Amino acid sequence: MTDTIRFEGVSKSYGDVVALESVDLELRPGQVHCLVGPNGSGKTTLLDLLLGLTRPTSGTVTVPDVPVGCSFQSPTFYPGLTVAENLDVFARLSGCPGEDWRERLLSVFGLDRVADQLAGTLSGGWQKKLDLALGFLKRPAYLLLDEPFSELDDASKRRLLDFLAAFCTDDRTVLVVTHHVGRFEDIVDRLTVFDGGNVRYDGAVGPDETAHDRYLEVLGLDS
Ligand SMILES: Nc1ncnc2c1ncn2[C@@H]1O[C@H](COP(=O)(O)OP(=O)(O)OP(=O)(O)O)[C@@H](O)[C@H]1O
Repeated sequence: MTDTIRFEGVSKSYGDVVALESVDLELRPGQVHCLVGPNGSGKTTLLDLLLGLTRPTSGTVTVPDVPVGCSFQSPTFYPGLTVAENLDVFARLSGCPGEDWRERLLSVFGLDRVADQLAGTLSGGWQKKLDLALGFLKRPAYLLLDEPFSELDDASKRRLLDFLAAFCTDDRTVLVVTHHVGRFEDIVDRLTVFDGGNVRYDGAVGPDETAHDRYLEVLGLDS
């Protein structure tokens, strides 16, 4: 498949610290893919490599020429602009889809209620929602989300789950990096478990076992 993101034999070291070791992994179109693992297991390093923020020590990362969006732990926007102005500016900067999609994102994240408020004055949860909406703005083929639920209230989490599931039906992929895989149980298609810089498990999540149970089993935490 041409639109698959591939890590082939990828290792990454920072001095003496081996963050990733001979990682083979594919991110395929049309999936909600959860990436889990203990602290320091290499998840952020993988995201950095995917975005070209750092280079592998060895191996190859292949990212097709498709739009990639992201929303990470620290929200990124212009604090001195309103919510609506932020969406407008980011849309223009990336030559994004039209106004209908922007309106849809405002509505999905409930941001229409705070559209005229300066982004820097929003509460933490609203800042997170703005950052998520900006991640979706260019209708990316791949969307990378690091703990997308942090700061969100329960109703917002439910709406985001439904939106993610619908978003991925159109051959788009969402990679969710999380310590709380159980919260994505309803929508996850594929699970990858990292530990100590290695892929310990990578596979589809079937009907007989939850992603959370599989995660605990892989790490030997299920007894
Ligand atoms: N810039 C860096 N310089 C030195 N070591 C680094 C650097 N970035 C990451 N590391 C090390 O690489 C290893 C993997 O870190 P990484 O941040 O990828 O893990 P993680 O799975 O995202 O962890 P967490 O769940 O705590 O966010 C860790 O041992 C970390 O200390």
